[in-house]
Amino acid sequence: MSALWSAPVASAPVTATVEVPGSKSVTNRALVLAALAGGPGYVRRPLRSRDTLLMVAGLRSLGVVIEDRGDDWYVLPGRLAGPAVVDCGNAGTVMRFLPPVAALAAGPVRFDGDPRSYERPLDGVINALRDLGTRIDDEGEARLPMTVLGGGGVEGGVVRIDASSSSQFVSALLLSGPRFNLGVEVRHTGTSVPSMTHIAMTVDMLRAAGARVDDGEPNVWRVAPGALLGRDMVVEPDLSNAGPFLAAALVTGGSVTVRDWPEHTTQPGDRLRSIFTTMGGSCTRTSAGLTLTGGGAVHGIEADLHDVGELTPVIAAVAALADGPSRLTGVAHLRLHETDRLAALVKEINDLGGDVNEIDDGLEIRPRALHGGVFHTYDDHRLATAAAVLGLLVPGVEVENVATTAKTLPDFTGMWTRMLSARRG
Ligand SMILES: O=C(O)C1=C[C@@H](OP(=O)(O)O)[C@@H](O)[C@H](O)C1
Ligand SMILES: C=C(OP(=O)(O)O)C(=O)O
Repeated sequence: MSALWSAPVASAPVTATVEVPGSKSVTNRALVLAALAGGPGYVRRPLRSRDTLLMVAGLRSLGVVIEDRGDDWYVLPGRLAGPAVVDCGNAGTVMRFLPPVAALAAGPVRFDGDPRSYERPLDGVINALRDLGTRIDDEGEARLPMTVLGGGGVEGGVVRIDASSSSQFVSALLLSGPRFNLGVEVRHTGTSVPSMTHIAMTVDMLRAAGARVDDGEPNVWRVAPGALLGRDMVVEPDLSNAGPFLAAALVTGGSVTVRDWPEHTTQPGDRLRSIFTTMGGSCTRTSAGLTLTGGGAVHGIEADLHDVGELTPVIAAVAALADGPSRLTGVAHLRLHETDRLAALVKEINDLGGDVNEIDDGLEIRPRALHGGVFHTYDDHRLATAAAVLGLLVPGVEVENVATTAKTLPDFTGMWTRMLSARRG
């Protein structure tokens, strides 16, 4: 078993100000858009974590120049070409966003990743690219590993996909769409698309890069062909990764300020303001950032998290510490994330004495006195950070492989420890 990290207990209400690094989702979109642009650009204050460094490496292998310039990345688009190999790790954004870029390249591009990446759905992207004329060798499996045999361009046009297992299928096709000869029209045909906030992020960022996008019709997105602008893209703090820090204030009755909380954002983490308010906290915005203050009591919640699924683990952790039951719905697709998040949360919280069960599309959580024990993380960064929240109130929580937080937040334990010592300082 990998090393255990003893999650620190909060012996007093947590009072701290934290600076959360950049958003994974914004950084990886900014990199793709910059790589496809007509001229050089900068990604300012990017997140540097496993998922974003995999994106950088993947784009470099396709011929894009990306240089470190102080805190920023300078991106010089080049002629996209194979042969190349892209390691996707377990990054949904890399395994979904880069195949359409590879389809634009001339030459074979091999995609591989962690064992879990073989189980994550990719059919929406593979089938769409095939329908648009790109050859893909996936041995009939519609998943990783696979080779995209790009012909140096994509004709584009109308494509029908079922994106009910991941919004990233839609985002992937839209991000490369301006470079397809006819642009792209993506029509979703299945049950509802999860994580719609992330599609809104894609649309906003495409428009900011000069693309013409029509998202006026439900479940249909049109991107016109045209050049993308090389420009400065400033990355917002990762509001989903702010979740555990805000949760620390909520469950300990303390007060945590997250610096530079954007006033307008498409990040799902912005929903934490209302969710954690319903659960007993209160939020204020000042020039210092967003402050969440715990109200002493933590309440259960009934919440449909379909649009903001990646917040589920941290909300489940808070719910397990609440004074009443919770029901989190709309998140069946979490079974196909970094791990089966529903099964993992049930097993690990219950192993600490909790009372959680799976329903068709989510979790029911009845708070119960918890005890210490090993909390397994299944290579899932958000399981690890959720465990840290539980550990604030439950002595003896030992988090297995906390290093998995490097997927999106490499210094998580350092930040957590500093947050806890700030209240004493
Ligand atoms: O596009 C993105 O940046 C993301 C979209 C969502 O994926 P799903 O639609 O697969 O849930 C989200 O859960 C993931 O963390 C990031
Ligand atoms: C689902 C997630 O990641 P990915 O981008 O790998 O899908 C996540 O970060 O919660």
